[in-house]
Amino acid sequence: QTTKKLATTKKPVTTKKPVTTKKPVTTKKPVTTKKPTTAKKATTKLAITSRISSKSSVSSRSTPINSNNSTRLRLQDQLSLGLKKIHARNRTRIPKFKRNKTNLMSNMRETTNEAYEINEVASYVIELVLNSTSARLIESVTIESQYCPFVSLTCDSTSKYRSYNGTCNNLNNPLFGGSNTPYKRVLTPAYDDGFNSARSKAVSGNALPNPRTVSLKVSPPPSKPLLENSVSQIYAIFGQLLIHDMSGTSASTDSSGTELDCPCGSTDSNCLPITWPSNDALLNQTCQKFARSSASFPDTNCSLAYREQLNLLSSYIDGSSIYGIDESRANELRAFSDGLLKTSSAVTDNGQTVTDGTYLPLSNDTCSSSDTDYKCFLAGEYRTSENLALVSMHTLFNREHNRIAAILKTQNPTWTDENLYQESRRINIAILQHIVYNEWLTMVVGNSTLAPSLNTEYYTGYDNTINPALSNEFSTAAFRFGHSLIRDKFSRYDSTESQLKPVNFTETVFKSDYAYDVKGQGIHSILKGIIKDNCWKFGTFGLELQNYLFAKIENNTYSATDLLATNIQRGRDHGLQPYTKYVKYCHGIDVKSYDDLKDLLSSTARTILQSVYENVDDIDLYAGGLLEKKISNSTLAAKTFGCLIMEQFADLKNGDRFYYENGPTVNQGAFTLDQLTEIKKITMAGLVCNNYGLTTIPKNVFFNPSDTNPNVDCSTLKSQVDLSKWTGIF
Ligand code: HEM
Ligand SMILES: [Ca+2]
Repeated sequence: QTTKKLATTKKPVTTKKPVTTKKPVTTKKPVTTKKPTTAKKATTKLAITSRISSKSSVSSRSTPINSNNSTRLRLQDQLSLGLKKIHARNRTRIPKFKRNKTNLMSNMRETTNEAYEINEVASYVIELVLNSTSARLIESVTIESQYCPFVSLTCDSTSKYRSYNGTCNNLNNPLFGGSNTPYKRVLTPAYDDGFNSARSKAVSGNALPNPRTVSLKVSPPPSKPLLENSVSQIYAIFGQLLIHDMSGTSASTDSSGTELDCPCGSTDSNCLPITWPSNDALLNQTCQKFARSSASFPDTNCSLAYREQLNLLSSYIDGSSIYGIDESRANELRAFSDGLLKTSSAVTDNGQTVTDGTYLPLSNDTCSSSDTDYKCFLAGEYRTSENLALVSMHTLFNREHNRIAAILKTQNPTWTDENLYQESRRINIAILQHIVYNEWLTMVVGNSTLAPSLNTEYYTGYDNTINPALSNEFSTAAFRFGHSLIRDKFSRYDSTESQLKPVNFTETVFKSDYAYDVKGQGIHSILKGIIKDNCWKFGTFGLELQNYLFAKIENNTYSATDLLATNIQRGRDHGLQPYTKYVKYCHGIDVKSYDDLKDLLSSTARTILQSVYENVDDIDLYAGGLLEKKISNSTLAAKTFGCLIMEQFADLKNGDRFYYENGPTVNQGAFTLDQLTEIKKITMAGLVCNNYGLTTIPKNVFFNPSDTNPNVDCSTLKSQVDLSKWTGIF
């Protein structure tokens, strides 16, 4: 029954809500991301209704209404004065961390100047609300909109190309899906105080179980590798590239823009370090540092229903991971000649050439564990060098861009660098979207409702009322399903297909050394490995991500990250509702007891959860979702994650004016039907063959070869997209 109820077309409650204060759209004006210099007139009411109606600690603050007008005015003055000060400081502050964007941080969380400012303003208002003696009075004051730190934009509705940061995609709501905007919610948050503080309490009022304890119960260390039957590791790594195109949550930082350190015992309200169980045999540390994500308003009008988190990236699948999330990074990656992207030449420290193909350009950061000086790779996104398999995916799209640009150049000798770059970018993004919707996504839940039509026709589903922002639940829980698919070791193969020594996953984390191992041509050997290797089994974590991630020795003390525990703690930090609420939302099941979950969770899974959570309504979304039965043997996620994921991808398709299948009535830069027909011929296997020197490849590269998925000759896939359809258009 539950299968039928998996409503992939159901929209999250927040999806269709248009923003209340529309920003004017003036056509034909150039896109500007500058803040308006004049103060906006409108003011925004503090909307704290959900906090007031929340059952929790609000009552302690909601003292009888003091309708004394002068008290209200004092509060309004206090608010305005505080915001004015922050505003003035930010206008004059030389941003400390307009850090040289080539300086990649060797960790996974970042912030930007914009996000920093939003956090400052939101945190100030949150403090004021928390310290207020009367919730009702707070309700009656307003944030003057010149102090609301979200940009206001005018858009060029005729622009043929996407902006880099995703703004102006939606012409009615130019900030929809743009970088530095808040996540949306499927369900209102379950913060302890209904407003700001992390979810930390069980139904009984006791503390929720320790995230590390939950982690080890949900996924006990396996004695041997647990692998998927037929899905290859490249499937998961492509998923990592994809999420790095859509989601990057801003972290709480110090004033230099560095993520808060948050050691054990930290009393900073933005720290939630995880105290480590004392008898942990695998990872012997006292705690895992943990900084809360930075604070935002839940919408770009600065209404303050609750603390929301902020997405630093454009949520659209728009190649932001390839091209950069803003114009300055985009320009840094361009060669400014013949439409090409910069590359590096894959030469070792001692001058040996690793491979004929090009590598990504290099950043200034060192990505090496030894005495070599290998640098991190540079692409559109700050986590590019997170692991070398991910680097191989970035390299794929960097090479594809340059391959397309070179062909377009020979066909169109008069095109400028800009023409060549933008057209190649547009085609490359379309290829990315086609692979996502045609091949990759259908495998998550085994359902092709969002797959593109392969006929010669345009898509007609664009709906400008959809907010394509990512849901917090998607980013913080459901799409992290991919973490469980990562292996402990990457196999590697040389050009004669002989196996080289496999590498432990964490040996490739922010380390480039193996990219310069001449044997097997560096990154090529890893790419071949992730095609041949199977994914780790959905629902279980490998030792590496659960115990050794980002391991380091600091002050003579070893510490590392358990990514499963992190995901649990992040869900609490963001105030995600417990698992059962999403079971109700997705499948309509009213969960009163563990038995009510039997369609979704095996009896073993229920026993595990029961052994760690006091009450069925305590279960964290990530823990419950990860333990669910898979939908089928050949799919990769289970029903509740699947429901949240499919809803998100529906919004990203239907709410993207530049979605590659859209026709000229939706955006003036649409592909012609001839061009679209060509793009729809691409497969991930063809893309890999075009850009890496392979001889054969499984027809569907995301699955292992089999009778129904034979190995095919790469030469037969190489000209899938006939670029001669792109001639003479300028
Ligand atoms: C290949 C190894 C991977 C590593 C080492 C890794 C590591 C991480 C880390 C450290 C975070 C931040 C966690 C936090 O502090 O909240 C994160 C976030 C995330 N990861 Fe991964 N990840 C990997 C692969 C994947 C894959 C394959 C997927 C999905 C298919 C995925 C999906 C996500 C999502 C959705 C987030 C949240 C993004 C954000 O909020 O910025 N990751 N990952
Ligand atoms: Ca994006």
